Amino acid sequence: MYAEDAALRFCRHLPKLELHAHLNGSIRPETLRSLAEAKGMSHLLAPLNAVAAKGNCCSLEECFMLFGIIHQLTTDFGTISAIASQVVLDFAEDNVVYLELRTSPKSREGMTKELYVKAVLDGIDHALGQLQLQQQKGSNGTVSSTSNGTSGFNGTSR
Ligand SMILES: CNc1ncnc2c1ncn2[C@@H]1O[C@H](COP(=O)(O)O)[C@@H](O)[C@H]1O
Repeated sequence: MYAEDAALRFCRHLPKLELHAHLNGSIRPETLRSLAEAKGMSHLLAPLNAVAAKGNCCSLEECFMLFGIIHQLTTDFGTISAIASQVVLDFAEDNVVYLELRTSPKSREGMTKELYVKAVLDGIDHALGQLQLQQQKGSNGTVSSTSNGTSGFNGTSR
């Protein structure tokens, strides 16, 4: 157990390049559950919980079944923007220093493909702003004079 924890900490701390992360495949399970509750779609909780309970052992079919649910939950600008922000922050937390986040723009009622892209960019901007603030604040809360403010991912670590 201890060795596993140490290995996990070591892997988390390693600087990483993520070359192909799907936005919709990177959403936290608890975020999906919160969205289902907030949107009054509690019938989606059972399948979400069933897959989450299996951890990393669910089948490919079960994993891909989730995307149908995810697409029902990610239909508005605010949700897509918040998810994009959270995903970027989660990768930064894992010390991903370079991230290629991909997603297919989807048009739905009240959401054009252009708005979808804007929502994703809005979320990424928000996350980069947060990371920049974290960088500027030292561990004691002081502002660092060395930050150039452009690479929000550099230097993020646990
Ligand atoms: C390890 N993660 C993954 N592996 C394989 N396929 C994935 C995936 N995450 C998502 N998809 C597939 O790509 C479609 C578009 O999602 P994005 O708009 O790009 O986020 C999803 O509907 C799913 O079919």
